[in-house]
Amino acid sequence: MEFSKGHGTENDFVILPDPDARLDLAPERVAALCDRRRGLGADGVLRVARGGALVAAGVLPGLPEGTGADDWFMDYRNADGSIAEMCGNGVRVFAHYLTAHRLETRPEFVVGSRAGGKPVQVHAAGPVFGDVTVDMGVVRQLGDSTATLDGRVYSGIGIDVGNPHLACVDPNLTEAGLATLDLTAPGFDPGFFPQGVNIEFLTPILSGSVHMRVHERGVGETRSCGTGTVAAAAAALRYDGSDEGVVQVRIPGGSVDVRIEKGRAWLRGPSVLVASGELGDEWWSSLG
Ligand SMILES: N[C@@H](CCC[C@H](N)C(=O)O)C(=O)O
Repeated sequence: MEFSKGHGTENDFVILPDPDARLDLAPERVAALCDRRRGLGADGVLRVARGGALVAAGVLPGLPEGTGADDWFMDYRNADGSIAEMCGNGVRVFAHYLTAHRLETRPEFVVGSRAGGKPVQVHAAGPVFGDVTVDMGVVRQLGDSTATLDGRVYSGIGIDVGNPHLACVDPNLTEAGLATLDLTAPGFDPGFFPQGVNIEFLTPILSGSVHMRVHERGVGETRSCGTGTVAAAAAALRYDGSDEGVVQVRIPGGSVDVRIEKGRAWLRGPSVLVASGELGDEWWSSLG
């Protein structure tokens, strides 16, 4: 069984080409694959399938808005095997993979996700290094909530970017202070976020940039989260009293650029295809 491994600002994924949606991605299989000791290790899995095939296989109840049966669909799974609606870094790596593997030849196309079709613009897609912009769509502010870390309460804004986020801008936080936080298990209000939430901690905007760390639902702390950088940019702009602008978001795994205009966001950043190979069939079967 073929796989590739890639990352977007060190948010890493196992990519499984499966155009006809034949693979059984049971949660325990995904969790084993993403385990950094028993498996290949990754923050998530990107199954590369046609939208229509996923519907026919019963993986999707129907085609999400803005996606076609023949579109390539990013069937995203978190490292714990759970399904998430959207993954911003995943879409960048997915589009790079499609282009580098000649499954797509157009510089602009739509990637299907459970949160709808995401138009992408591929600026570069070498065999290893890529650069992709994703039209992330509408950024919806859900209202104020809080996160807790080590007994300290952080004010944040709930933001829906297809998946749920709680972005906490702390005016007292510096890049150095951010690095000392323990993001193992931040607390949040389950009444506000009944489906769980991805939580971002960040500095206010300084010279067009913010520094951010993230705890992802279904994964734990990761070195980057694309939807999280969009939520962070929206929260940082709001903190500055503005609802539009361009923000460079610096995460432990690198940096990305987020543009917010008229309530929509665009995410641009690098993608790296690190390796490809074959999974042991016997190993994969032993997980089922
Ligand atoms: N890393 C992703 C987000 C993946 C999904 C998230 N963990 C969730 O459960 O919503 C990104 O780059 O956006």
